[in-house]
Amino acid sequence: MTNVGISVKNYSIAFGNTQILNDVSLSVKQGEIVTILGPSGCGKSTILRSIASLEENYTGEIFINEHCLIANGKRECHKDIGYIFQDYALFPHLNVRQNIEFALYKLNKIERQRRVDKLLKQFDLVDHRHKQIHELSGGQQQRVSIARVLAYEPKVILLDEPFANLDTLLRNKTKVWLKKLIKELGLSAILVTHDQKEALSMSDKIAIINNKRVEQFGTPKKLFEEPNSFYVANFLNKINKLPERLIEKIGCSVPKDYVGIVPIDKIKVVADKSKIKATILDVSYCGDFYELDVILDDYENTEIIVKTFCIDCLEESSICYLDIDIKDIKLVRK
Ligand SMILES: Nc1ncnc2c1ncn2[C@@H]1O[C@H](COP(=O)(O)OP(=O)(O)OP(=O)(O)O)[C@@H](O)[C@H]1O
Repeated sequence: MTNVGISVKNYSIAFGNTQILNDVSLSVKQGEIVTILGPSGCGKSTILRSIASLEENYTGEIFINEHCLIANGKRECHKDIGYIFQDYALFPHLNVRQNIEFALYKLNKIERQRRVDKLLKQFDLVDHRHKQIHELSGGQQQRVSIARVLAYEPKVILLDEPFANLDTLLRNKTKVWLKKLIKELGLSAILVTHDQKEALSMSDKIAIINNKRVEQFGTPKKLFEEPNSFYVANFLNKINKLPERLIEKIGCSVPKDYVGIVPIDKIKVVADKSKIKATILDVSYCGDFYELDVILDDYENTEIIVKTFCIDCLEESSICYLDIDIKDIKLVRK
């Protein structure tokens, strides 16, 4: 297979007077899944649309392998790209088989049938092949939309919130299945989501967008364990910002423009009254654990959250004592 990757270099785009993204660069190697993660409206889909040549008014360059998507000053659509839309964008007047077959009109009939039969089988859609789209469940429609794109054997796929319309169970099952499929086919994939857990579990690398630019780009482990800013840490994990005086008491010094953070599950509720005193504001039952919303009485009433598995004697308005290990504190850019 040819070695297809995607590279976005110094990409910027504005709509009217509104700058959406500024100097964004990221790359995807063959067989890699890269996720673009960011809040609603930050420009994730706009990047995908630009790679698919559905958006033209950007500056910077987009390469599919060595091939720049600009020829003679004009953007062009690359044949190796498959785009899976958030709303599936299936043809309602065609049945399942016809939807999958749609883009294969250039092939002869035998090759067309061979590819569609293989996909129907692979995607568990054989029994549904004559159904109209409205007769399918959300999960089945999603499988048709992916099969339709894979029918023309793209080397790059762009997935815009592909799990958005699925319930939690189906979502988890589909994530595992799709990741395996992408790896088996050796595709280069860009996934767009605003779901942190999805990004962490699906991706080889993640690009976090903040304030019109890529705040950090790297492996999920790197971003989770070594966030380069408060924004990244807060986006990927449940954390608390600690008062500077408390961090210094624990034994760290906080450089200028930095802040000390600790994940909510790294704070321990202890019996030792010499530790950090806190008043409980609220106790939330979260299934197999509890979250305590507490106020640090001696630190300007800073409010933090503590994850605990046991709430013996812990109730609203009662006092508790907290311990934080110096090794669990990270210093990150504000
Ligand atoms: N054709 C357009 N004309 C004007 N503004 C646009 C156009 N397309 C997108 N925008 C604006 O650009 C911004 C980014 O949109 P985009 O759809 O890329 O965001 P997103 O991060 O994918 O959001 P979501 O997670 O909600 O899907 C939004 O403010 C949107 O309103």
